[in-house]
Amino acid sequence: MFNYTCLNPIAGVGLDLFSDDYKKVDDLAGADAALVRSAAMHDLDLPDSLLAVARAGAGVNNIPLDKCADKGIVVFNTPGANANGVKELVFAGMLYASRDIVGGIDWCLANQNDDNIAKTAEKQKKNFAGTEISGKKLGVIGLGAIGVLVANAATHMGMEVYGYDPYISVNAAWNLSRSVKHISNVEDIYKECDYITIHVPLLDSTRKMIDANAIAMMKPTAIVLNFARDLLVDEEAMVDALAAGKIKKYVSDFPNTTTVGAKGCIVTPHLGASTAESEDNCAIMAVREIRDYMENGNITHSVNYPDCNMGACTTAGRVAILHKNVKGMIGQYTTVLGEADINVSDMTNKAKGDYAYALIDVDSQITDDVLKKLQAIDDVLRVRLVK
Ligand SMILES: NC(=O)C1=CN([C@@H]2O[C@H](COP(=O)(O)OP(=O)(O)OC[C@H]3O[C@@H](n4cnc5c(N)ncnc54)[C@H](O)[C@@H]3O)[C@@H](O)[C@H]2O)C=CC1
Ligand SMILES: O=C(O)C(=O)COP(=O)(O)O
Repeated sequence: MFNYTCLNPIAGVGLDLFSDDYKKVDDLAGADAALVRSAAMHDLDLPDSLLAVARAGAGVNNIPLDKCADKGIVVFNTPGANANGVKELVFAGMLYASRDIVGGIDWCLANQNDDNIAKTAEKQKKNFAGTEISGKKLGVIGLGAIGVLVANAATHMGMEVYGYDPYISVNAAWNLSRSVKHISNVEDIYKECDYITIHVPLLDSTRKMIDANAIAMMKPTAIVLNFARDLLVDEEAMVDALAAGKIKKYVSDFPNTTTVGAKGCIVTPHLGASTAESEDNCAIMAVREIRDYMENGNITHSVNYPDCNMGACTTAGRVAILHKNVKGMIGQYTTVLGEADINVSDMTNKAKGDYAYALIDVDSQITDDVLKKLQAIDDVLRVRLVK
């Protein structure tokens, strides 16, 4: 029996995939698994019971990844599951920034009691006119799940698309339209594009990536879209540039006191992934990842441990060991098992950065004593008897 908790509301179609062996609990304390969206986990006490956290979404900057790894907690996310939801809102953002759609709607509401509104509107509409996106240059920074969808769709909207991602995955590169122009110096995007959209994760290396220097290179007509994270942009510099007319608009999905209400800012309340489809996709993927990890020890789409899959265990037992990525670990495990007269029938060990994971299938029952000996080995973070 496993206990799971939801730190944010998670779509029922996903939670329904938990079998009767899973019980939903209210508190993190005592939970084996946690599902989360954007709730901040950095200051939470992580109980010893917690084996896995699944972020039903992409960004994991709300989760203390290293702290989790050190405690033997595997953190998952759901790559691509909400990408289309974000892509569609990016286009809405481009259109809102190009034509005064909001101003026009507000005008209609303000004039709803005017019996002559149809006629007045024809006179007033010039105040809300704008420009088209077709034929304009779009720079996409970050060509992952979302960036590729945005870039490809923009080519179909008649845009000239520039793409920048020095770490692009092979899969993303395969999916990218060949009409997208490969940019190797991001400054070319800042200098030349009419629309600039950023789709990178928030990391130490990307924090304030769009800084005052980058903004200073942009055209006075440039429109910047940020559906990734507010901290990727030096928003003080952005607001100053907008006020001085040095760029045209900043569209952000992350409200804060710097941008909301500032001249030239169009801000939405983190709506990118808030569609029924994205919420369902994320919840389904997150629950599947948790179940496979709990029941089989398999790891898929982890952000702090390596992916590792040995299918379902068909032997007498399976032990899972989360450990530091240092030499000599496997030899110590097989020595402990050998001394206990336990034969290893299959095993795998995978590493990712400072952390590693071993799955070991054995031909006879593993006793508590053997588990204790494995746990006592230096640099072992967690030992779990999966079967
Ligand atoms: N507004 C919203 O509701 C949502 C926001 N997001 C945000 O969007 C981000 C991206 O999401 P996905 O595309 O799904 O992630 P992803 O992991 O598929 O793609 C991220 C891409 O950024 C690239 N990248 C990393 N550092 C870079 C750098 N310095 N310069 C250029 N490219 C760089 C990576 O190589 C990767 O291709 C998430 O990390 C999250 O912060 C994601 C989903 C919903
Ligand atoms: O997946 C992401 O990174 C998001 O920003 C979406 O966040 P949410 O699940 O809507 O709280």
